[in-house]
Amino acid sequence: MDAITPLPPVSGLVLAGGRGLRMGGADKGLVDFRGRPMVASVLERFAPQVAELMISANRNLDAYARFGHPVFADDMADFAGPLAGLKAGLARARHELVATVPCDAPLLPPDLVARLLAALLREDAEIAVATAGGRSHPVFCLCRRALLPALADYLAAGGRKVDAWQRSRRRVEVAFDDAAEAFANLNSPADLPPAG
Ligand SMILES: Nc1nc2c(ncn2[C@@H]2O[C@H](COP(=O)(O)OP(=O)(O)OP(=O)(O)O)[C@@H](O)[C@H]2O)c(=O)[nH]1
Ligand SMILES: [Mg+2]
Repeated sequence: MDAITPLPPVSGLVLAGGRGLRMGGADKGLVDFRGRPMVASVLERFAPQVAELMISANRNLDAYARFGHPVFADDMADFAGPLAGLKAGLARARHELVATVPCDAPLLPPDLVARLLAALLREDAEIAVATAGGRSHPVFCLCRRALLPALADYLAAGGRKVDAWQRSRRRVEVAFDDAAEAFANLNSPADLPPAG
């Protein structure tokens, strides 16, 4: 029988700091999805998977704070992208491992963190990233808090691309081909289910 090793706790970061341009400039996490702000569905699915929750937002911080978790803005100007949110999250996380999800994927896999964590530990990787159907989903990732200085350097040098930064690190892919629809994200009004 295998020895049982306790799993390390994971901090959860919901990335909700984007411009939402394809959604007409709306704050996507607060857009209605099945009668509630979209981020409510994301938090509900993500909360049981992590030991703490944080929300990265750049607008309407008070509205996000009503969900009862710490909310903070990027410490970089002008919507530098998801990596700016990750940088702020790594700086605040209580635990050594940080999982991220976007605020606009309300069907995210209920076993996302467990599977990313198993792969990261098995491969001794720095980052675990979800893939489905041959596509990577870089904002669904688990990464080590110790990457903060390297990420800060990448951003300071003008780097913005999540996938490119992750590929520059020791990275493992985790296939969710059985759950590809769970990564559906709602970018524009046409992606939203009809109201009612
Ligand atoms: N903290 C933070 N999060 C961001 C930033 N840009 C995007 N995000 C988040 O990263 C995730 C993926 O980004 P997108 O799906 O492109 O969302 P978006 O940038 O708001 O939408 P578009 O403007 O239409 O591209 C979403 O959850 C965004 O909220 C940013 O500058 N800072
Ligand atoms: Mg964007």
